[in-house]
Amino acid sequence: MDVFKLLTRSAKASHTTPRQTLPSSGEASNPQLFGYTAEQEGQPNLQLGRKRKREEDSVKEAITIPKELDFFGEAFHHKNDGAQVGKNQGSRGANGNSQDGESTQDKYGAGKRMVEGLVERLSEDECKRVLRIHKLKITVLEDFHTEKEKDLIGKKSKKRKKTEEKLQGPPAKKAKSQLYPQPLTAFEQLRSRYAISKRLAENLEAQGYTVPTEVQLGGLPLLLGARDAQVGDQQNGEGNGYGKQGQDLDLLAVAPTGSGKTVTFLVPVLNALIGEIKSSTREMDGATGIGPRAIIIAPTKELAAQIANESRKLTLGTTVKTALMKKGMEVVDRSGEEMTNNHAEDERRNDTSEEDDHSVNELKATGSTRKERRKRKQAEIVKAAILVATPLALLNVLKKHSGETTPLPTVRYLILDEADVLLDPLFRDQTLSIWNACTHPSLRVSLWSATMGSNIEELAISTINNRWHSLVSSYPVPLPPRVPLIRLVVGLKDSAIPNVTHKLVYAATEQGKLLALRQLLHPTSMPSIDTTPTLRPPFLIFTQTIPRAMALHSELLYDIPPEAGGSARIAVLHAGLPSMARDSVMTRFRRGEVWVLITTDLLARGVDFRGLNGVVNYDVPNSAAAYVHRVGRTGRAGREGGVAVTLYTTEDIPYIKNVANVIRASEKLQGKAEGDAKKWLLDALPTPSKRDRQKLKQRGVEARRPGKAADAKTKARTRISTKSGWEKRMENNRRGAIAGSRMRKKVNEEGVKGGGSESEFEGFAD
Ligand SMILES: Nc1ncnc2c1ncn2[C@@H]1O[C@H](COP(=O)(O)OP(=O)(O)OP(=O)(O)O)[C@@H](O)[C@H]1O
Repeated sequence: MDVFKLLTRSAKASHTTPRQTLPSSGEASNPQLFGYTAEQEGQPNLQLGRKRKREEDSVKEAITIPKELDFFGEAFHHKNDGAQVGKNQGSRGANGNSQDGESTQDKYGAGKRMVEGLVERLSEDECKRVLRIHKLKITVLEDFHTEKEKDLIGKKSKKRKKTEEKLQGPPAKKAKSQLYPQPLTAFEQLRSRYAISKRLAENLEAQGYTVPTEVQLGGLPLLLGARDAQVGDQQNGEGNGYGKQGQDLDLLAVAPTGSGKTVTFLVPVLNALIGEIKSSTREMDGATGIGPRAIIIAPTKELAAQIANESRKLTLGTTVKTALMKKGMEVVDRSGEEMTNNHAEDERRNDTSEEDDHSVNELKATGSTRKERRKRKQAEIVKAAILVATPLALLNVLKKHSGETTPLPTVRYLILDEADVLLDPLFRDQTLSIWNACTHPSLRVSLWSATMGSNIEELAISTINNRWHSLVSSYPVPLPPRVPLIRLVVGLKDSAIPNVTHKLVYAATEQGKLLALRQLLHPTSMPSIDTTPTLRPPFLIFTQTIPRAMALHSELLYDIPPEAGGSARIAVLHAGLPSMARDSVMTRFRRGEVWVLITTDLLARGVDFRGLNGVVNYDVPNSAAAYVHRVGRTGRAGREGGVAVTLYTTEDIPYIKNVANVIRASEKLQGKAEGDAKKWLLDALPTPSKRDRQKLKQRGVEARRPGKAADAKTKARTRISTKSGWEKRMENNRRGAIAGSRMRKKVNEEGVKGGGSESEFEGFAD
């Protein structure tokens, strides 16, 4: 025993508190966010237990799935039903470190599953149980089969409907069917159960993926197809002849930030394309020529680049290529068009295509300028099977020639990442134009986000319907049967991840916010006194607008001492910067050269910085969803120790309750009785009206908007600066004096040169 430690009263002794675990400190042990420990299971008094009871009841009431929707095969229905469920449940923390396939499967009840050849299956009860403990809910959102049948039967007349209603009462609300696919409990099963490409499986392993996250646990089995490897061999090639394997459904997936949605949507598409290219089955109904097979749309350039990078990592060593949409690229083969439009030009190109050197000379000889040659070279057709793009970049290319959107007949998979923002008014028209341009009759669509309003679901359903009706009227041959739209939800919809500590700080004024931020940059509190985790670099700071991000950057530029790297450690990133500068900041931040990155909502969605320790909302986010996405930049893949600080002033009080509610919900998920969103605070804060919320979403906090709208007083109040009024006045005076002195000097010089003129003002006569 260290006597000195017992006796000493110095501050040093109090620093022996355990070190804070940080996202930047290393790899996460368990990427899963949900699941319960065996101990928790045995405590019926816990809220968890009550919830389970309710869920069990709802499972009992589960609706029998119509045969055509039972994609997961009959196998688990008739054998081993009612098998006793294993006791050792998957858990976050306690059991989380088990990484090898065998032990991961064991936690779902060893010996209770049936083995059919090489493919192991869980009984239906086990499936339900595993999905439930991981908070996965999979429902049939829309069964277009029945829609079609309804169309065939013909619509009942209004009068007949009314009389039927009178006799039988109003029709009961149709309950949604719930699905329980075989969960994927280890990445190894992708090979044993779904026979995915060996190379793809190796690349996944090389990325360190072993334990699937919740969205992967439910989403991959859904998208990789109903049939396992054995049954699949017999099924492939049969059926409608359009979709040969895998994704036989459209999907709407809502899963927490950082939960691995990218891998979930990439793996099934990559696997299908690898198989297709390998067997060189290039014939596609309605599709001619070359063009992308899959299109992934993301709202920002940064996110699109990240997805393309992830896709390239997973297809390493395969023939599937990924292209990131860039200026000057051509998506569809327009060689035919060009031949008619610019026959002479094409002729010249053909003449000179024999040998490179020769062709250059020929071009020179025929008077083709360097600019023309460069343009031709740039307008290369995307030959890659996968194209990742932002909506505007892609649509610009599609509309470049005629102003009309050129169809994309080769596209069979359309993925909308951050679908709620892509279908928000800002991007809606662009996204829908691209969606409708994908004319392949077996197009499979999937929409992904951590937040999704019911309006997005409705929009997805109506778009699928409208697209179908226009295809039916224009397609020369009968179309294949429609596939259902499935919804997969992980955890509580529209909530922040439970592994982040939230802090809601009232700073009263803009100056107060700057002071609070400086305290975060230079923490002075001792861990033993202040038990809340401190924010450590690297972290992100979000502001409402680009001018505010720039102002904050110049204010904080010299806050990091030179011995720690000085101003190079702090950077700003926003949409106003040129593309090259944006790329460079992203690279420096990822490399750890930049510690503090000030940005706007440009980086709020999708961007993955694995070791990010925290997020500061310098300006409050403009919606609850924006808060969820901003704070979701930390705590990725289940990493613990992330901190999210939100500073608010008097101007924000009318809107802050949205954020406080999200924080409260997240704290409840963490099991905290009362955290930073105290009950008294929630009770005291005003509830913003729907109109206020809409206005905030569109415009942000009005006082912080640039432009003439705000009066001088408001502008002064919301300016980002720590200078006092007196200091500013002194500075102004000094600036005025310098300008005056310069002016006088200039006037004197001109006077000397010109010798003065009569028209010049020479003062008032006495
Ligand atoms: N099974 C896994 N095991 C460990 N890490 C994983 C796993 N799946 C994904 N990851 C990692 O988790 C991080 C977050 O993944 P991803 O960017 O796909 O999240 P997301 O769900 O798309 O988040 P967001 O909603 O913010 O877009 C990535 O660094 C990814 O490599």
